[in-house]
Amino acid sequence: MQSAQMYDTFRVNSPNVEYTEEAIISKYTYQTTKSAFINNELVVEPVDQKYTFKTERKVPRLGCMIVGLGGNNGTTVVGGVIANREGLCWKTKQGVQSPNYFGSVIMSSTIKLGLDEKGRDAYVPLKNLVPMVHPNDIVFGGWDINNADLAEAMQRAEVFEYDLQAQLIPHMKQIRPLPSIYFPDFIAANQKDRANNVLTGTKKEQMEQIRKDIREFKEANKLDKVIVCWSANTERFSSVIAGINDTWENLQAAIEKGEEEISPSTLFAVASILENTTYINGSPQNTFVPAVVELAIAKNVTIGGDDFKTGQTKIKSVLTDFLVSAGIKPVSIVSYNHLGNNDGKNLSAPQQFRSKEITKSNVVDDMIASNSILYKEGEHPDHVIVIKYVPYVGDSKRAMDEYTSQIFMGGHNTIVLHNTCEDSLLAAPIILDLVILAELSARISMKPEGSDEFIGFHPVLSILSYLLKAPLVPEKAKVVNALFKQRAAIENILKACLSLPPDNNMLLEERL
Ligand SMILES: NC(=O)c1ccc[n+]([C@@H]2O[C@H](COP(=O)([O-])OP(=O)(O)OC[C@H]3O[C@@H](n4cnc5c(N)ncnc54)[C@H](O)[C@@H]3O)[C@@H](O)[C@H]2O)c1
Ligand SMILES: O=P([O-])([O-])O[C@@H]1[C@@H](O)[C@H](O)[C@@H](O)[C@H](O)[C@@H]1O
Repeated sequence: MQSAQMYDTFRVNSPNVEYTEEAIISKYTYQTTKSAFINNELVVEPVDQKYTFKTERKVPRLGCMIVGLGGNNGTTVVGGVIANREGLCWKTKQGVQSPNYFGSVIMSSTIKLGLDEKGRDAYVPLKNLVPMVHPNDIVFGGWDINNADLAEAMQRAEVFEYDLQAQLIPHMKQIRPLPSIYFPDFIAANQKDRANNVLTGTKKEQMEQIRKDIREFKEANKLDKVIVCWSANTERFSSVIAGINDTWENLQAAIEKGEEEISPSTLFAVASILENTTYINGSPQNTFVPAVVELAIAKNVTIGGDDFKTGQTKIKSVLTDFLVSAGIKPVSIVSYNHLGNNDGKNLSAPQQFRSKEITKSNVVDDMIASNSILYKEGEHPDHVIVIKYVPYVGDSKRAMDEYTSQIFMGGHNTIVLHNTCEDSLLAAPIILDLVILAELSARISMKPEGSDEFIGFHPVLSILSYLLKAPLVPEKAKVVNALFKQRAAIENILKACLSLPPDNNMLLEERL
């Protein structure tokens, strides 16, 4: 018998769910466990908390402004969406290829909603769980310090096949990036030649120009909402300096004075937040200095970051979780990668590499901390990150990883991986997922039992963690890096919007 069946549409039949014209209202019991160490033992109690979830059904007309629009990621996202929207198919030596959204967890993954009447697992596309923006409907624009139109930029990127590029050129050549903020000290010196499309004026004036660009883009395209996403070059970390970027009051004054230590990305984030526009940081740098987080919270504007989780790190957040949760002790993780695109060129400079090293290094911390049978307090596996620039391989990133673990009775297990993947083809669907999920999150609110007020997610949107190497979380919240826990969070929150329980995988109906 067929074991699984996919269904495109579904309806939840429950007294706890109400579909009104405007919203899906669901009553949901959030079940958790609370524990306390009392009289020398851990006392554990199950806790039930009742919530009402409200998901607004009207999907807005959405725009996405990419900082670094003319880069490999920028052109790949825009070209990929146009190819999907226009149904462009292209010839390869293996035959005709049609466009898709593979690699997007929203567009191309499924969720199990129990068993159907024939006992088969019933799956639905994740994108159909609640109303979401379709990527084909997103309007793209943005900035780049290089003035190439997107047709030229796409050809420079060498990501898409020749025949697809040829078909995309008429569409892409109409899009030209807006001039951007360029402070040479923040990205590698080897990027200088690209900078022919830059704003001038004081820091304040440049930030105000970005605000104006957002407003004009929204108006010109008749958009309900805009999301800004940084996919420009990796910057060096900014120093967090008392009196400059530690509080919003200080940062505001520092922008007026044009203080050195304010990065382009921080100005973009501030401009977006002041325009009530969600801002996502796809690169590793610390754009979100304390002052920016304070501003986002004060204005209740969503921010998300840091650094798209695409290849090697994504695998690391699966493999380490598997090893540690299997009772196996990783003692050395050595991750090497080389690539030859402009991202790799920028990362060949030590300060920009250092930003990447930081986001790539912290990704196993929570898994190590979860198991003190394996690790003593403060103990950590050796963890080394190397990135090298090899121009010839272009966008085709090569990653080599060696995981050495201690197993039963002092034995060792060494796993070696070699991974070849086109960097920007991995990143583009993640950018779409970030934008779609951030937009959806703004339409979901919750009301705890006994309260009259619906509240939304915290402006520091940690549900995006699945898509990011170093997830930004609200102060005092814990960072979760393990990929399947991050995915389960998305799945279960969306199910809660429909009053459906998390999949507990107990399968009692099949085991008894
Ligand atoms: N591709 C991936 O798998 C991946 C994964 C994680 C993070 N990232 C990050 O995404 C970013 C983009 O990657 P990419 O491969 O597209 O790089 P890229 O170098 O091809 O593109 C970056 C673009 O940003 C532009 N730029 C630089 N500074 C700018 C500024 N201040 N304002 C506007 N534009 C600016 C450059 O001219 C360039 O066109 C990098 O920081 C990279 O580290 C990529
Ligand atoms: O996602 P991942 O493969 O671990 O990490 C990648 C890095 O290893 C690569 O060097 C860099 O250029 C990419 O932007 C990306 O950050």
